[in-house]
Amino acid sequence: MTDTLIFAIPKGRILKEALPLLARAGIEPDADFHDPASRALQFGTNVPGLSLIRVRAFDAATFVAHGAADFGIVGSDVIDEFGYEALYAPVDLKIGGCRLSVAEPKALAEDDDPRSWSHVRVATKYPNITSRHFAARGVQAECVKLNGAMELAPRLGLTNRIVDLVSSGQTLKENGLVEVEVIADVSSRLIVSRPSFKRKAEVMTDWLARFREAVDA
Ligand SMILES: Nc1ncnc2c1ncn2[C@@H]1O[C@H](COP(=O)(O)OP(=O)(O)OP(=O)(O)O)[C@@H](O)[C@H]1O
Ligand SMILES: O=P(O)(O)OC[C@H]1O[C@H](OP(=O)(O)OP(=O)(O)O)[C@H](O)[C@@H]1O
Repeated sequence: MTDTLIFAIPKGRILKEALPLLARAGIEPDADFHDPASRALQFGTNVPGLSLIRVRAFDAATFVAHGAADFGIVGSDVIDEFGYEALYAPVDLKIGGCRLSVAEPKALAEDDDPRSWSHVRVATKYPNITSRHFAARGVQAECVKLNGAMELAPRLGLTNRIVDLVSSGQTLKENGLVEVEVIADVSSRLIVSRPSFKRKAEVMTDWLARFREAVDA
């Protein structure tokens, strides 16, 4: 019997880079996946028994961690923020490269040293990573959770500082902010549900090999 498999793919900015990688691994979504008018959330593929779900980045990790999807793609930022034990992230896909950084207004940064902080208040989508990062050097982090547009927080007086993803630096620049500390380098990973991997070891081992080859191709 063929194992049925569900692959979770984030619908945001990773998607564009992930599709060529999926194609190199041998997975092509059905045409409705590319139809902007379609409201479907689960899609067939050219691989019998393999379907794709298109979900928000954080939710891709949740579906896989709970075994509702067998495997998928997410950023290492999301993996680190959740810290799900049931998630196994065996392949660095070398896409979605960026970094998670602390940033603050340019004027504040002119006379500031992050090493001197004992307390910091930040707006972020990553309260767990942020708290862990600062706690490791004895700094208490007060995190205000936002889901996007973190860069607005200093200007509007919500927090002086932010912890957010940076790649080109354009978003920080356009909002008068500068990076003062890098917390982590980020790239997208293939994630696998440990329970699924145990149940479907043969077919999933084969997929891991295909993804490793697709990364190197
Ligand atoms: N500027 C960036 N450059 C490269 N990769 C990024 C960048 N921003 C985010 N990423 C990666 O893409 C992932 C998804 O980010 P994206 O911005 O598409 O999601 P989002 O829109 O914030 O999430 P959601 O769909 O939940 O609203 C992040 O978890 C990160 O790994
Ligand atoms: O350094 P840059 O190249 O400017 O990229 C950084 C921006 O990219 C991400 O946001 P995204 O565009 O994904 O939107 P979001 O606010 O929905 O997270 C991140 O949250 C920054 O805002």
